[in-house]
Amino acid sequence: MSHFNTNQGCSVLGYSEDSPDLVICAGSPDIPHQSYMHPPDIRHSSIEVSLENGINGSEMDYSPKTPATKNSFISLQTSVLEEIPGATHFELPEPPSTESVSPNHLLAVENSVIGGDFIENELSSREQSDIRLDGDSDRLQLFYENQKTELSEAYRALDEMEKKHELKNKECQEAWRSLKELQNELMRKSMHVGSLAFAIEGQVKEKGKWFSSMRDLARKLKILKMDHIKLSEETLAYKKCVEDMTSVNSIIQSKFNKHIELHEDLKMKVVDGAKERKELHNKILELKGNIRVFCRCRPLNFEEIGEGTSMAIDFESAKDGELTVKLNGNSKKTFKFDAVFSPKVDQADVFEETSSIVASVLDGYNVCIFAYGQTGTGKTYTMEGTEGARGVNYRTLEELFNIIETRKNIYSYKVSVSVFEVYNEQIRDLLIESQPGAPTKRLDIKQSGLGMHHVPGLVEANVTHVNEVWEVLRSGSSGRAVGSTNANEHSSRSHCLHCVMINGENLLNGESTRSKLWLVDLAGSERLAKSEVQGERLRETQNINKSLSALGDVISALSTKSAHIPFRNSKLTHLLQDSLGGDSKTLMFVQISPNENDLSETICSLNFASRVRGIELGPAKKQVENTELVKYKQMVERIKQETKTKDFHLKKMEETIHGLDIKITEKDMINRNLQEKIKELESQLLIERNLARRQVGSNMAEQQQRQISQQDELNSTTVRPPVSTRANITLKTSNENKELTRILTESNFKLPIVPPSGDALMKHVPKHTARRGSICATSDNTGRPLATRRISMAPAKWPLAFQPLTTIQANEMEEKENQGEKFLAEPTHIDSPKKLKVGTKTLGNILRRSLQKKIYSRSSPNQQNTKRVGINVGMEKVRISIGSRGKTAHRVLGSTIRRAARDSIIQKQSHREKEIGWNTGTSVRKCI
Ligand SMILES: Nc1ncnc2c1ncn2[C@@H]1O[C@H](COP(=O)(O)OP(=O)(O)OP(=O)(O)O)[C@@H](O)[C@H]1O
Repeated sequence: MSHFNTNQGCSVLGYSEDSPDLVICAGSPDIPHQSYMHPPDIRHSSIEVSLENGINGSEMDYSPKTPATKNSFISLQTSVLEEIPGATHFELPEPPSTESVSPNHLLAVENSVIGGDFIENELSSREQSDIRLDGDSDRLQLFYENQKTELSEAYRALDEMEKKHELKNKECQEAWRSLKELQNELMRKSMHVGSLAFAIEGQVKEKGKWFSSMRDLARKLKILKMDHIKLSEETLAYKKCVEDMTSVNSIIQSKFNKHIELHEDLKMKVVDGAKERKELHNKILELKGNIRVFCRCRPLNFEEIGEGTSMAIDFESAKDGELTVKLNGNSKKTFKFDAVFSPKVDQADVFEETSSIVASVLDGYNVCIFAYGQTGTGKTYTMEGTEGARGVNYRTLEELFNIIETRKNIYSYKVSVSVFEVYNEQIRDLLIESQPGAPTKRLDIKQSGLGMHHVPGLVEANVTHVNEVWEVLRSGSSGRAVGSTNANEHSSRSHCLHCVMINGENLLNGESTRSKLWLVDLAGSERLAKSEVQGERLRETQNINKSLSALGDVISALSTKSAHIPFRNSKLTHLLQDSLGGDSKTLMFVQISPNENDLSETICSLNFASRVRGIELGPAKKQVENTELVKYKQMVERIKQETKTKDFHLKKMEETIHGLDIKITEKDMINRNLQEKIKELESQLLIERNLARRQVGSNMAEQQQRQISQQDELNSTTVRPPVSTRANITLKTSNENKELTRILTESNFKLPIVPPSGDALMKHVPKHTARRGSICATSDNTGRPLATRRISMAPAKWPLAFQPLTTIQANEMEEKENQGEKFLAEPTHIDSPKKLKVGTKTLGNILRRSLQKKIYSRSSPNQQNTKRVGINVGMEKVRISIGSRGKTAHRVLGSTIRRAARDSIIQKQSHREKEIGWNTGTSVRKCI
């Protein structure tokens, strides 16, 4: 502590060596009740002012003496004494006055000048010398004059010292004012730095949001790209699939068409072939004769053989269908038939000649096979046969099913069998009669609308297999009326008829047929006289002969081509009307006996057979149903329907293909749009990055400009505008921020909340208030939540700049600043986020501490708000957000920090230069 002292009082001016704060003297602009225009009289007062508790000077310490001040006083006294050259001690004479100076007064003055024990010692020694040199008044007078002169000189020196003191005081006041201004300026700058930090943090946050949104967009973009790729692959696969399907469809369609054509061709061929076969077969049959007669002779039975009965039939010429009957004597009568079967011919050989007519039944012709002959000649044997030698009935049906089986792919047949007999001109259903206890029904012959004759109520057994045929035939035969005659022990007393109804359908052309096969075992003809029957048996014989006579009449009528055919003369002919007419095929077995005793009956039978064979039935007529036309029409309708269905399916397929094409086109459009969006987002991302860089750069440039302008202002001591104006300007700046944000939002960038760039904002802010205008959007504008107030934001290093301006402290500060410069220069080389965190953290700590110390002293609402916002600017947050940033963000922030550090260093250097200048001046003055 430096002191300055006079004998009238004590005035202290200096700096505390113990406290880091500045200790100012009275006259500081912040000290109340003092004015630098009227400095205090340092000769009459001693005031020590300390700024240990602040720089406002409101807590000045007026205590006159502290250990520090005492030491300072001694050092100052010593320095004052040293400043008076050649004086180990000096006495201040009483200031010149008009009154005479008494020795005591002089002594008092001397005491007041010199003071203390030294003066007292001087006075005592002087009194001793006065006693010794009493009387030497001249010397005393001279000494007095000299002392007076010295006193006047001392007064002059004191005046000069006072003047110097005033000058010094003024300089100190100037320095204090400058220091105060610098402090204020530093505080403002700190606040501004806080605002800038807040702005940077806001921008970093915004950037962080943008980066996160960009990351999300990039992620979405990746997902969309993957979806796009998948969709493209699916589309390609789908296209390929559609193409394959189309090609397969076309191939199938062409093959299908080919097959249809082939099928139609084959059908036509089959139909033509079948038709041709039918025609040929029919022609063969026609050539053979539509009514054919086979003659079969039974063998002699054991009784006849035993009696030695001779054969009346010569079978020598039987090979050519001729039959020679030995008449009485040597005369012979030859009969010509279609086939003659000797007694040696078995059932199979007989049927072999018969089977050709079976196919005609399935071709739709009515066929009638009947056996005619004398009783006991083997009619039943030929037609029904036995278990071991089945007759024509079974074999015909067997053959029928065999042919059906071979034609099953072309034709569909339904076979039903009715078995009935005409007994005494009564129709008896043998399938019902065979059932025990079954009621006898009276059946009659009816003619349908189509001219067909049928027996309503007759049981028709549907037969699907040949195995069922035998059962049906046997059950029918079991119910037949059988009696014993002279000729036959088991003579059939009725005409047994098997009516086989066949409904055929051509699967290729839909042609359907309904034909009948009559298998008739006629009752045996015999002469009444020979049979010697009576009663019921006679009546049976009469009915049998009557019906056979009617058959003969019909045959005669047919042979003579009579206009009237007496079919209705008997039940038998009536039933066989459809099969004995000109449009049917008939096969007659004429059964004869070889016994010469039966020669007359044999001749009768052969004559009858010959007449039958002579009948020309004409071409047979195919029994095509009249409903055929309707069926054809139905077939045509069905084909049309099928064609329509196919057309519908084709149309549906075409629509499906068209829909698929549309979907593919839509997917292509979506993919194209996605690609465009991706490009747009990428361009936006680029623009955003550039914009963010530009914003940070412009903010830093603006900060530099503001610092330069502040320097200029310091030099020119610009008068700051009132607080209310600054608040308005802040408000205006905030509004301009909004406007700028709105403009940016409406621009193509589509940035939702983007703080305006420093250039754009500062352009609208007056230069002298630019440093007060916050470029950050306020919390109300951005909707950003306010962070909690930090407890401590005291700067650790920067207040060193405000320490006493001694050379040593300045050096220390320089060292620290150099350290800080080194430390702050590091971020310029920061490449990694970790290093960046360290640099950013240091800068943030500096800013926070500076703000805490300087901002708390002010508490205007706007400033509080700003301070709060500034406090919310946590560089740690910035660091955290930076830490999660990408590499580009690091670089941007690193450059920002480098610029900030550089600016801070420049500012500190300017401060240091100024302070060094003051310290130099002070030290020089101290030396003086
Ligand atoms: N070709 C033949 N071979 C062997 N036996 C036969 C032959 N023809 C007929 N017979 C036998 O002659 C006998 C009489 O035959 P069948 O009953 O068939 O005559 P029929 O003409 O039907 O008589 P009816 O008119 O009285 O019924 C039977 O015992 C039968 O076995």
